[in-house]
Amino acid sequence: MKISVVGTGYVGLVTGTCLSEVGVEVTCVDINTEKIESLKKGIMPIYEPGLEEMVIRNYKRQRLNFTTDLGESIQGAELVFIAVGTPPGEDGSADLKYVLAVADEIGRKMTDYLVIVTKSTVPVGTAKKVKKTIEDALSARGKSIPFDVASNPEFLKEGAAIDDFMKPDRIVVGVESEKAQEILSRLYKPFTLNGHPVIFMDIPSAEMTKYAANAMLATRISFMNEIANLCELAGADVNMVRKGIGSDPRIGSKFLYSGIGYGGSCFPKDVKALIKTGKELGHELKILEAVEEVNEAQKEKMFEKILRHFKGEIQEKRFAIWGLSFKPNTDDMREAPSLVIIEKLLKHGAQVVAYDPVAMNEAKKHYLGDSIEYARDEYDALADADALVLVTEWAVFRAPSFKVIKKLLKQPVIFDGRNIYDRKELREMGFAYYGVGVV
Ligand SMILES: NC(=O)c1ccc[n+]([C@@H]2O[C@H](COP(=O)([O-])OP(=O)(O)OC[C@H]3O[C@@H](n4cnc5c(N)ncnc54)[C@H](O)[C@@H]3O)[C@@H](O)[C@H]2O)c1
Ligand SMILES: O=c1ccn([C@@H]2O[C@H](COP(=O)(O)OP(=O)(O)O[C@H]3O[C@H](CO)[C@@H](O)[C@H](O)[C@H]3O)[C@@H](O)[C@H]2O)c(=O)[nH]1
Repeated sequence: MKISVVGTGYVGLVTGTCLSEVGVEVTCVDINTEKIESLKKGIMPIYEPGLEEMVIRNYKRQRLNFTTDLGESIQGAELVFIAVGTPPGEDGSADLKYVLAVADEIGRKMTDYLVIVTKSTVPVGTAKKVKKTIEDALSARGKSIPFDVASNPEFLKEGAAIDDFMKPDRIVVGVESEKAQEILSRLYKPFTLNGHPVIFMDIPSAEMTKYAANAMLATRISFMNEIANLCELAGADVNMVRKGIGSDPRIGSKFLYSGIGYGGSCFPKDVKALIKTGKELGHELKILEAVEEVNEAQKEKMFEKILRHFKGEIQEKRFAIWGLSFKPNTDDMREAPSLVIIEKLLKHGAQVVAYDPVAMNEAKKHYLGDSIEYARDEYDALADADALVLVTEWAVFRAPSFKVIKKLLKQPVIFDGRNIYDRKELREMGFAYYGVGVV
């Protein structure tokens, strides 16, 4: 089977690579020439564990190709995925300009039947717009080539993308023709052999499923952050509460970790986009408005603890930040909570020195990137710092030598944004310790 994947970012590159791994002939397309040329040389545009080996292996086998020429990529293909970005517009709605530009190009270049599948996260009704855009482009050419549209939202998590794609819990596909369903069944058969289903449904339901999934997960996180804040006031320990409620199978133990607010390229933008869809349809999504509000406030909570500890006097104090990416195992800095903490520290005249195992290059591209120092390793960041602020729970930060930390810091103070340290042990060692949802 031959397919084309348009957009070679996190989703497009992982999708194309994993499909080529099971034997599909894949061409990945991007308008970014530099990205495509680098990929041909085996240089990855993103950090994603396991991706590089898989790309190189399948490129060598010629089952995975890279091009900037969309027209060439769809020659002889049965299916094309649209996997370009859908960033938030000014009003919070998903900006569809990249998706529709690709649809238009497909309409201008297709020569045979194709299933056009949106893999990007797009609001309900987008497949209809994609269909209309392709029809318009075909009619401008005076052509009538049959095609189907479908929706196949992606649920991979950054940092675990290969595993999530290769071993999906489920694959959601919205279709409106038997032919499209047959082609997508055939494409995904290798991923269903261990019992994980492809759930076929109508297209609007598939489009909505993606937003509902992310909104539900974001809601759990904001809910737990609220409970954590209450625990601090009530003298309870949110870690215990999490275990206590997570063992109820109706609740489940995943995505119940309180911290410094959710970030990344998906939850913040998708919650906003769903709120906007609600507004457009005359329905106020009150829960999601609260989810967002709680998240924004949560990103500032650790900074407030820092200010309180130093009695508001942080000017010229030096803070060591461990972790910059929005979560471990990725270099993605989009909506990273680290940026909020760093910005606040800098605004109050503090100095910041950061260490991240992977994301420092990405951080340097950010507008705050020049305003901070970067350390060689996690201990180097601590020299002469007044406190350690743990922001991203990378494995390398999980069991450090607290003796060394104590020696290096000017004052033994730890702000643990992810509750990964044992506060009792640290306090016994003489540290001032601040976590989330614990006193
Ligand atoms: N990042 C994730 O973890 C994730 C997971 C699930 C779903 N999604 C959704 O998938 C979509 C893509 O996200 P991403 O993080 O992969 O984005 P990304 O920004 O990493 O990649 C998008 C790519 O599309 C390319 N592109 C833009 N216009 C193009 C065009 N006309 N032709 C060819 N290429 C073009 C860009 O150059 C870029 O390389 C979004 O809708 C996102 O919400 C993302
Ligand atoms: O218990 C938890 C779990 C996560 N987070 C935070 O939530 C954010 C998102 O984490 P995660 O979901 O692991 O990463 P993403 O790569 O953004 O993946 C989400 O967004 C993707 C894009 O839509 C979806 O495909 C995935 O299913 C969905 O999990 C990060 O800031 C995490 O630190 C918490 O604070 N507490």
